[in-house]
Amino acid sequence: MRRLSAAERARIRYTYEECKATADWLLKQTDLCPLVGIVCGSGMGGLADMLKDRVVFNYKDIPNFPQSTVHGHAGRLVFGTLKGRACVCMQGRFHLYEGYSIQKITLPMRIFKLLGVQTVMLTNAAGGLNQDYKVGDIMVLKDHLNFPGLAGNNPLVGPNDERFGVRFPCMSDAYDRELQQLAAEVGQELGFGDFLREGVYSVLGGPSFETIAECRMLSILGADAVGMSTVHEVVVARHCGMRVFALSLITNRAVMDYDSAERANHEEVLETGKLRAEQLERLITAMVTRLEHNNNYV
Ligand SMILES: O=P(O)(O)O[C@@H]1C[C@H](O)[C@@H](CO)O1
Ligand code: HPA
Repeated sequence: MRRLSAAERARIRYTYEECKATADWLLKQTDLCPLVGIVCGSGMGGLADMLKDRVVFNYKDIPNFPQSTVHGHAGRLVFGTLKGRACVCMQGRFHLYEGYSIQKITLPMRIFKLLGVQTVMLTNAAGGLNQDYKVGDIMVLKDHLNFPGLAGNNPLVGPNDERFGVRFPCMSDAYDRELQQLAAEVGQELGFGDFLREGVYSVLGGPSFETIAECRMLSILGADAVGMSTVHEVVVARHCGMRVFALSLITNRAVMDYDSAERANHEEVLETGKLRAEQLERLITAMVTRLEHNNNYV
């Protein structure tokens, strides 16, 4: 096991050269040049198992990579093919509440970019705020509310390296509209119309789940779902010019009512992930296959 020094653990950000060294280290050990990068949300790590011809790296062995500390996030980077298309999949992501800097939890997006990834597909588990949503619904993200970012904790804070992207990236087109459309088309074809939604994801720092007043506030502000990830990755992925598609699996209903006996808990989140695993796999696989057939999508 790679031992991290205290100084290495405390590192906030990595330079372009260090990111490049990590990407080159990975590329030296696989013949695959992935165009698609996938991130598995809580309890959705099974998505990585759909890849064929796999080359698997434990995060602890990858230079500069943080390590997963959350149950339901295995901590492996999996290269492989999906219907013949080379992909790389994070079987486990990093969250702010794990104590890493926001720059560190988003480092994998820069590694994706330097590996040659053009399209990032992010998944997460989220609480449903929209009263029409049911547990098990899949929400395609059309926008986000970035609460840590609004409070100054944005992964792009600090010196900007133009080799990654511009100082002031636009976020009004963060979620690729063609990919949202593709998800809707593929979802209809697969018969997922009844549980496929489109909405706004709000990110909070966690790890405590939200209070009732917080959920009511988020709903009033226009959020359809609440979670603790994804948005930081989206900001960094867009900064370095990758196309972004993201979806939330609604694993629980946010508690909005003082009379409710419901209590958010991580076990329910992981269980719902398992229940929808197969449909998620089919949706992502079909989308990736369609990317392959239409050059406009990559
Ligand atoms: O990685 P994601 O966003 O899927 O994980 C969610 C948010 C928390 O990490 C956890 C709460 O159960 O699931
Ligand atoms: N709140 C925040 N994050 C979550 C939730 C939730 O209700 N469910 C899954 N991740």
